[in-house]
Amino acid sequence: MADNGEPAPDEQDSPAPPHSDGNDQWVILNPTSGTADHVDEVRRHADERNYTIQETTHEEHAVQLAQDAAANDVERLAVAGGDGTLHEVVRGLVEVSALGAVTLGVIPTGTENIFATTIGVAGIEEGFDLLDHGERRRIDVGFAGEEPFLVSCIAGFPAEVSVAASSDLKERFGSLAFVVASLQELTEFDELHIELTAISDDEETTWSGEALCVLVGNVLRFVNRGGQANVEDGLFDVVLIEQMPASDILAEATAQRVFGRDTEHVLHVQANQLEIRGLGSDPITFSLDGELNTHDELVLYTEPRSLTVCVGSTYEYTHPE
Ligand SMILES: Nc1ncnc2c1ncn2[C@@H]1O[C@H](COP(=O)(O)OP(=O)(O)OP(=O)(O)O)[C@@H](O)[C@H]1O
Repeated sequence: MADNGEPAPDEQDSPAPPHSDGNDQWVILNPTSGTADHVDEVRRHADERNYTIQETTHEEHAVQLAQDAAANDVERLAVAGGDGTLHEVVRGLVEVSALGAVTLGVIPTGTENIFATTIGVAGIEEGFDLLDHGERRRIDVGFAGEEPFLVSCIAGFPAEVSVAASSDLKERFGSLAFVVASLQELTEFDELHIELTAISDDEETTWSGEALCVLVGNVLRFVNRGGQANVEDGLFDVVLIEQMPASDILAEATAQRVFGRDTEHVLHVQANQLEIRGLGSDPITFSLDGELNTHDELVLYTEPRSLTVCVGSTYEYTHPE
């Protein structure tokens, strides 16, 4: 909550409209996300609260449904799915310049639900309750070129490696757990040959060389114990992990985890703009909230506090200046 205990200027008290006819509140429902056993429960809550239900029938359908919601002046937009569905909805809204037109509510029914978990939304009913009575916050949205992302942009690991390493690994190695996990999973791995420029208001950091990966967190912080980043400061949390022997990775992961200190091969900066340029012959694979793209170079920036979302009680922010 606010560090000075005062309500933020954009904090809205918005109880449910008493008799919504359902036209102004929709739920976009991905019936296939997660274990795919959530449809009845989501429909029940949506019917009780008079939401119009829009069920996806194929991949990328949520992009179109989000645009339909904007065209129909929907004010409350619930998204029942995981991070992929959410990513599609935000992409759809951006494509029709409607990011600022809706209040987004997350109904976590995906596999990992990293975004929902990070902003403190734990279950289906809670997601709907927060839309009715919860706190609204305007959060930063990340952009990689033209494409928005909420959680993270990761360069350097192939598709099969998930950001969400097993909880056991996370417990042991903290933020770098997924690097450790990745290296255990991969038989073949091409490091990144890149130049990176990170720009913040008062500083510019340039790095070039061989890296294992670059992790750019919007809601997520990768260093130390990880967890939620400040999503209202207009800054990315950027971690570049240099190429190093596997044994050093374990040592550095442990040092970061146990002592919470910076280590030799891990560059950690905050930036509101980032340029990543490949110096090798192959394009770089980027994962935006789990969606894969390739680019030779990419500029990342934030649009500060451009999306209103319903957050849970564990969501933390520092009061904007
Ligand atoms: N009706 C559908 N049939 C098949 N695929 C769909 C359908 N609706 C959406 N999808 C696709 O389902 C994919 C996975 O969705 P999503 O990421 O939300 O769930 P998840 O992978 O279980 O969760 P998480 O990303 O949180 O781990 C998305 O890429 C989306 O395009």
